[in-house]
Amino acid sequence: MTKAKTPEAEAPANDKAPDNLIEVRDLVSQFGDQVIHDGLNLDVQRGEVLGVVGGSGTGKTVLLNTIIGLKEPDGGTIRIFGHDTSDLSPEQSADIERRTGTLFQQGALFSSLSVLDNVASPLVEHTKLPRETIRELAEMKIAMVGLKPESHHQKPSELSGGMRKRVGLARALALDPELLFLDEPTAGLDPIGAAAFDELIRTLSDDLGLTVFMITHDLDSLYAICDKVAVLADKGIVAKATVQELERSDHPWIKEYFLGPRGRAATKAA
Ligand SMILES: Nc1ncnc2c1ncn2[C@@H]1O[C@H](COP(=O)(O)OP(=O)(O)OP(=O)(O)O)[C@@H](O)[C@H]1O
Repeated sequence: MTKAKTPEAEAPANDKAPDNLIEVRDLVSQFGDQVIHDGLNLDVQRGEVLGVVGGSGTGKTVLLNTIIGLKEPDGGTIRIFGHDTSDLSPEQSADIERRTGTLFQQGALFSSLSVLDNVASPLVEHTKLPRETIRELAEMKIAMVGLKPESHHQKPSELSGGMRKRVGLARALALDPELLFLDEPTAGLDPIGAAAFDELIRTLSDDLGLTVFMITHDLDSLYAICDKVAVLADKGIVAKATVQELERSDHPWIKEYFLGPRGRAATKAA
């Protein structure tokens, strides 16, 4: 008798990998009595750069943290690379960690480590590569995000905000992820630095075929680099569409966001 296939055995091979790298279904998130998400649904397709917007406190970071496993869902399911995150084997968890990179809002760099050692840290943790190879790979990632070799031995405290973001990005890219999570990557950067960072993310996503989940308040970033924008409001995703489609939405928050003074300025600049 043929042995029944486990769901894992049926997992598609790479060339037939699922189109949705992330599938969130009926997600409920809460802290005590405070309900943040109530029946939230979202798909993130392979290769898309998705902007995630919403008013302050609507739960964008909580959503990111729940998708990457830092917070357990209080209801619903999350699938990432086709794996249900509530039922992961240690191997699947390690696989997901290797295939994703995250740039946290505050950069989350190790303050006592040099730039080179910060970028090398995921390679040290997740691979058995020789030290010299790890150093070379880290140097490549640092160059990829536009930092000069002089930065290698600097500590995060010696860098500008924009440079720290680039180091965080280089570290998020260290393991050649397919899926990149960015939490407000341009927050705190001046407009020129923010535009340069946007361009870097778009170039990397085009060149490396990355799928990007990016939380942002920055309208310019939405116009400059996002294929689609997901809007978080009323405890769920109320729309996922292109910025041009969202400009025509009747939802009050979306209208205010895209057609208010800041929205109009970003439209003109795009
Ligand atoms: N660890 C926690 N314990 C209790 N409440 C929390 C915790 N983390 C987040 N919250 C609450 O969840 C809500 C959503 O927070 P979250 O940080 O996801 O919002 P956000 O949409 O990312 O906001 P912002 O745009 O201001 O960064 C907030 O009311 C916040 O106070």
